[in-house]
Amino acid sequence: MTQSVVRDDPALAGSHEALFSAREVNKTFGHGRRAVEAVKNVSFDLNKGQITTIVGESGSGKSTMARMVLGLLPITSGTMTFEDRDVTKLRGGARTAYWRDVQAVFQDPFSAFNQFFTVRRLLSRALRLLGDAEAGQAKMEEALNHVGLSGPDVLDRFPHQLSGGQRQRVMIARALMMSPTMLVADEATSMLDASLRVNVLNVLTDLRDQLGMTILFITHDIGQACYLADRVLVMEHGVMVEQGPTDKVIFDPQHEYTRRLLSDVPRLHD
Ligand SMILES: Nc1ncnc2c1ncn2[C@@H]1O[C@H](COP(=O)(O)OP(=O)(O)OP(=O)(O)O)[C@@H](O)[C@H]1O
Repeated sequence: MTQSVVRDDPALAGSHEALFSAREVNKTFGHGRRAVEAVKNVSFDLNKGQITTIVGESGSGKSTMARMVLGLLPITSGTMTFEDRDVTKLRGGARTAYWRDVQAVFQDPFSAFNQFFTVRRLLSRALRLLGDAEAGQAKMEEALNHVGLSGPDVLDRFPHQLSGGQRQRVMIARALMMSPTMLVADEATSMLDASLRVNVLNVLTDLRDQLGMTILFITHDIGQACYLADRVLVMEHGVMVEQGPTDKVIFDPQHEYTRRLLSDVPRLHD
């Protein structure tokens, strides 16, 4: 079995408060000989006001883990808590309440958008879901400001009048209107080119710094993980092989899989 390395300094343990905790979480798809163990005995914390990234290659179980954190996929075994409440098996109203606290931004800012909707219409629908249509324009503009899309004309644009990075920032603004405590971004930048990607990553660090947002960022790219994260969790074949503060993981990786991922990003060692 693959060794799991936890890099936290015991002297610092407890200096950050966990908002979300997963303990010994497993996910198996299918049964018998066709069973796929996508996530194996994974434990980690998401600390308040920090950006944590899960990094790993395709098929390592990152998205499965993200969907379980979001309550979109039942776990096979283990426990998950949010603000010390058990969120392992949420249903009905409790699940809806959880989805206000925990918002998601996914990979594809193109398909998430109805091409015939203006930004105003997209965001108004989100406000209606909140039962908060009254707050209207002011709330939409506030959310757009947070993602660096100011100016009233943005509200009247259609998707094709926005760049990919702008569309992704609109999706982040939409999530922000719910006033979440935590944001889960699953490969939210992987369809963007390099300059737009940095732009969206900077929006996420601003949300952490200005709003104290807790963010879980999922990526296959350890370069992005290092650029953004306070803590890095590395997954290989469903196992969390290494986790710890970003500096420790990138400058002194203990697991050979982490070293291999890092060797693909030569710039980091310059
Ligand atoms: N609904 C499902 N049914 C069966 N197997 C699944 C299902 N979803 C995921 N898997 C399997 O679980 C494993 C982990 O998949 P997952 O999508 O979580 O990986 P990932 O690291 O997010 O990869 P990628 O970056 O390619 O999305 C893979 O072997 C995948 O084939």
